[in-house]
Amino acid sequence: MRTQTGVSASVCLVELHAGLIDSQCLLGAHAEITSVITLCRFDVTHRDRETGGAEMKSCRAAGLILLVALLLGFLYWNQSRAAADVFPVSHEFHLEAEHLQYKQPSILQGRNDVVTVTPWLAPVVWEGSFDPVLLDGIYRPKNISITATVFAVGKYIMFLKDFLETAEQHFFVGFNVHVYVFTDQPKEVPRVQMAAGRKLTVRSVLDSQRWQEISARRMELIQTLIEERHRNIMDYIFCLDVDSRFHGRWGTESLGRLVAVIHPGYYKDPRSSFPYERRPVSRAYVAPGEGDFYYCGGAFGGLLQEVHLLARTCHRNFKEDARNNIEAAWQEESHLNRYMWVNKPSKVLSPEYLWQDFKPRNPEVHIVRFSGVVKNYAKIRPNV
Ligand SMILES: CC(=O)N[C@H]1[C@@H](OP(=O)(O)OP(=O)(O)OC[C@H]2O[C@@H](n3ccc(=O)[nH]c3=O)[C@H](O)[C@@H]2O)O[C@H](CO)[C@H](O)[C@@H]1O
Ligand SMILES: [Mn+2]
Repeated sequence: MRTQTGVSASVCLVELHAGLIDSQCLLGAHAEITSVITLCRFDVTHRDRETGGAEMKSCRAAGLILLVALLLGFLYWNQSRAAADVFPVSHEFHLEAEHLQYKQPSILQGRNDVVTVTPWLAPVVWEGSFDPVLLDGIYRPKNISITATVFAVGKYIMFLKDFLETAEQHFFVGFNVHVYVFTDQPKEVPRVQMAAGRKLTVRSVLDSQRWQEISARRMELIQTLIEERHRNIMDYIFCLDVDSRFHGRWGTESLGRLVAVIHPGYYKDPRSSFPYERRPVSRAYVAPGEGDFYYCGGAFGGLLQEVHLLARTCHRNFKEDARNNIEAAWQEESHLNRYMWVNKPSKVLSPEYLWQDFKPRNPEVHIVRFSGVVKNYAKIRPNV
């Protein structure tokens, strides 16, 4: 009986540490430990009668008290550690300066030509829907770091210079940024002057005969990258297409647990015409009448552990499809769309965050922050 009690108390603690249960369970664990103490006490008195030794009695009692004290000490230590994980100190809300000046917020005035919140109450970020001064003031004291991944394999290396140079001008300016470049030509990576707090790491990857594979393999490499890094709860990552340039601010307003970008080509269309994977046999399948938005494969992000889960899931599903001889219509973009349908993003970025240079700007798009360059697919891809 003692063993059962001990086990369920520690299972409870393990779950709490993993953030799976609430404080009720911890109270339960306390109650169970208390019953362990009671049982110990019972054992001491029971054995006393058998031996009759007063010395033995006090010795055993002291031993048991020590054991219980150790147990309680461990419980307390584990509890505070678990609590620290659930509510990390760095999550406390405080402004950079106590007297930060910014425009008074209003719930009556704002953008009225676009929707700025999803039906599951995630913000949709449009220019004019946020205050950059306020947001930077909130995030700067947290000392966050932002990782960006970009793949430049084969001829796509030609896009890297512009990507990196414009990122210096617009992507999380003034924050800690770590860009990971994955390429098959490390020597061709251009030297770009980076500001203090920003760095670049080059990783070698193999080229491939198929662009679909290069594109889809990104999920696996992103998964591995996150596994190798220290998983700090306050670290964010964005995974971006290289054939693009920054044109305007992309900063703290884009931060969230799980972040998706609405594709510029489909945001006015009915969901029935979204290019989701429509074959039920694929793990990327989205049924008719389902799906919220059509999201880009060229930009997504969020907290490290959330993006890790996303990349791992998309990679697994992609491999499972391959075993069944099927490749989703838009490779990892299809898997990403399936994932975001099931796991709603906590923040959605408007098409300002991934426009396409060949598209004229629509009136609701007040600023283009990041945009895909015009490219000749036949010339740059290894296959058609
Ligand atoms: C803007 C946007 O949402 N783009 C997505 C879209 O087409 P895209 O036409 O934008 O795909 P793409 O040709 O840019 O390929 C995606 C990315 O893979 C890398 N790459 C690709 C080929 C190659 O030979 N070398 C190389 O490095 C590179 O980082 C590139 O940016 O659909 C693709 C489906 O697979 C991806 O989901 C893209 O992210
Ligand atoms: Mn692209």
